[in-house]
Amino acid sequence: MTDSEPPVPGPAVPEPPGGSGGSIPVPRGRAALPPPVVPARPGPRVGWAPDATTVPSPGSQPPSRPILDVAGLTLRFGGLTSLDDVSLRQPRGTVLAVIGPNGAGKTSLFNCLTGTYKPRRGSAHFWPTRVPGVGSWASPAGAVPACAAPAANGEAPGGPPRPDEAGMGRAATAPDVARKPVELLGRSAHRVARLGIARTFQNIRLFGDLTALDNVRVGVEVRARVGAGRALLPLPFVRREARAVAEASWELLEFVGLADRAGQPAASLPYGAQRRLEIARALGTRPSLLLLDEPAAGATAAERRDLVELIGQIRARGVSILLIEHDIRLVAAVADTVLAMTFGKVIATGTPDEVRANPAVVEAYLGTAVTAS
Ligand SMILES: Nc1ncnc2c1ncn2[C@@H]1O[C@H](COP(=O)(O)OP(=O)(O)OP(=O)(O)O)[C@@H](O)[C@H]1O
Repeated sequence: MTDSEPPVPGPAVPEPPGGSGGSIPVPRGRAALPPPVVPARPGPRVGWAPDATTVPSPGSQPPSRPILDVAGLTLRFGGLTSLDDVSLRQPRGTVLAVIGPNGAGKTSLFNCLTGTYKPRRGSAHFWPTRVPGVGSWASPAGAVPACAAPAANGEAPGGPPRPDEAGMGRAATAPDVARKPVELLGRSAHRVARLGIARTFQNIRLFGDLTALDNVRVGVEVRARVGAGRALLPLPFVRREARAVAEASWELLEFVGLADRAGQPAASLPYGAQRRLEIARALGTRPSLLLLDEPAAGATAAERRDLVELIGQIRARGVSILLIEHDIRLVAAVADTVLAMTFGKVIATGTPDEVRANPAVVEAYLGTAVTAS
């Protein structure tokens, strides 16, 4: 018997059929599909190209107001305590890495924050950014545009914040961060996504039969204000919305370096490309907080280098990142702060070097993973 509620099925974006926890479903016994029809890229384009020169190094920005404040999070499954009084505070615009051996509780933490698990105790306060529907995800959803330095007090530049979720759909010309936080715990996965939190999964979950472009479109449409019914109406604002969705989807594919694969079924892409596509789909929901669950799992050395660069570019657009990762070198390259867990407890928090040198952390890893230089 468990004293937590059963997991709520479904991530922030719709899951592929049978996609829970597995890799991409490959159609069996089916004749070869005709090549997917990829709509022409609309123009003019919204976007911008990734620019490595805008990528700040971890820790290069002054500490800012928090985006996430978790206190006393406790999750139990019957006699097993998966999370034991876990607390953390993440400044806005930073990368916080969660490390720990298998079974430490890292994914359980993500599942609590995103509405999949219902913890027994604790709180998780999140300061949303008002996001104006579909559009370029780079700004203003990301709180701090790449070219704008945060104010001395850490405030994102922009107008007065609105804590209410209802106000999130209104147009804004500048980042607009809530003064008061909202409680994440107890919200459904869909509501958490609407607040501006997106995630990827340890086991890739893409729509394998859909093209790369359509996978991203699924994420972008989470923000669309035109519902499925009205989408068929030949109204000007419906056409504008459809165009904005297409533009944002192309922009994201380009951002993750997959624009030339837009028309390919997701299942046909190499593993590293699938991971990037999953990140693009998550970014399509225009999150201000992105949760990445072991994004480097199974990646080659070259893909890991690309991932370090991509995470830096996402961070440079003002998106805060909560990262679960076993590759301590990757963590050291991207994270401002590291939180180490074992057996559901936080055992250390600090810079990558501080945590790597912490005796409790070294013991938890039996002196192997974290001492690798
Ligand atoms: N739905 C569930 N039902 C029962 N036990 C669960 C459930 N989810 C997680 N657990 C247990 O909670 C503990 C923490 O699991 P979790 O997946 O959060 O660890 P983790 O640190 O993410 O591990 P890994 O690095 O292997 O993914 C484990 O003992 C796991 O078996």
